[in-house]
Amino acid sequence: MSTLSARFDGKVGSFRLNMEFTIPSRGVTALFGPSGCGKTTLLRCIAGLNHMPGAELTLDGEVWQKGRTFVPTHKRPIGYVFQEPGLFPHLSVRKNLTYGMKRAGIDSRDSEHLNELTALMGIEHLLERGVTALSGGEKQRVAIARALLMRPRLLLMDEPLSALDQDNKNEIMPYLEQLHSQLEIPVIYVTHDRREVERLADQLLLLRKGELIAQGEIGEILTNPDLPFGRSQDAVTVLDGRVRHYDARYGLSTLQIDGGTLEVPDTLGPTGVYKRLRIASTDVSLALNTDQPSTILNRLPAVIWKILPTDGPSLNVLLRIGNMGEGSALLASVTRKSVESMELKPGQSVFAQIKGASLLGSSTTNKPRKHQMTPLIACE
Ligand SMILES: Nc1ncnc2c1ncn2[C@@H]1O[C@H](COP(=O)(O)OP(=O)(O)OP(=O)(O)O)[C@@H](O)[C@H]1O
Repeated sequence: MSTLSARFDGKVGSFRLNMEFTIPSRGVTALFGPSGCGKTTLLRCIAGLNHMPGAELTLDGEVWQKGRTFVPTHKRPIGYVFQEPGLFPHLSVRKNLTYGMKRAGIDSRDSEHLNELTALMGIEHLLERGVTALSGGEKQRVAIARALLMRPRLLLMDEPLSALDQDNKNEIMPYLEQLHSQLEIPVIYVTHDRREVERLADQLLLLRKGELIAQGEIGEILTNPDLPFGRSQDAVTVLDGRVRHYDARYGLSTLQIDGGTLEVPDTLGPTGVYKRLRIASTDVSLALNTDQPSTILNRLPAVIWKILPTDGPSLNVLLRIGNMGEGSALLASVTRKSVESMELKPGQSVFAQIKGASLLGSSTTNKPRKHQMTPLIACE
């Protein structure tokens, strides 16, 4: 299992990068931040395409850069997927795939490996086609398979969806969603699209002006009261839930989340797997009791942790699910008038009424790591 540790403190041209981080041995780590914050520069430094003197980089203890050591790009076991797929237009899909294998000294007759990856990316039926006849999404799936055929120990993806239209993005997304559960290597995924982060990332590195301003599990970062996500009018909570039960009569799956259970409309799927849920803060309302019947299925006990101003007219109430607030964080968008009339305050027990919890995509996610609990202490 390979863990990437990096320390970059220096300049690439006139642009300064200053950050230190470690990313876990598997799962998708998104590099997220506004245009020009240094995402691509960082990725290129990790790949060895940019050489920043003084930087340190190791993969699973193997030094790629430190002091005088600088392992050149072609000797780093990485797969790199760019915005443009960069396939050879005169070759078939199969030849595009095996060409790279041969160059890397990998036996291109290793059909088992080829079959595995073409199945993972859903391109088996395209192997004999010329690449010019493929859709943008299909081309990018070929490019990902080509990168993985090299048996990389680290996969770098630089905005792989940015050149695609919405239809092609929708088509490729389920294949990308498999990456965190199927690959046993770390994936670093550059994007400035929050929806991609919500669907694909396990961890997030948040960049601004060449610096790392936050790092953590996706669920934690999106609800962190000190970061812009949690204070946004269109804030979102992402939860990974374990499927416990499927009720065929109503077409509802019961998912176990940290601190409670949720029922969501879903198709029949295996129990025990983890699925990712997206809950918009505007789909969560608060009640002081559950005396009245409601059409809202999901009414969970929760404790108010903080009440946050937003960039809009409403407030975001940051909750912890569970009678004692022992579960996951959840954001609810509430008007100032309701906060005043219900006298909502930190530490108070409430019920979170979740109107819409949508499953993100079709695939399963990794078992989430238990979030570090922040105690319910003196809140503002
Ligand atoms: N070789 C270089 N020499 C000088 N400046 C550079 C070099 N490469 C990148 N830059 C500058 O560094 C900054 C960071 O660029 P970078 O492409 O890494 O940002 P980004 O976050 O990936 O942006 P985007 O989301 O728009 O792709 C920019 O101001 C860019 O102009």
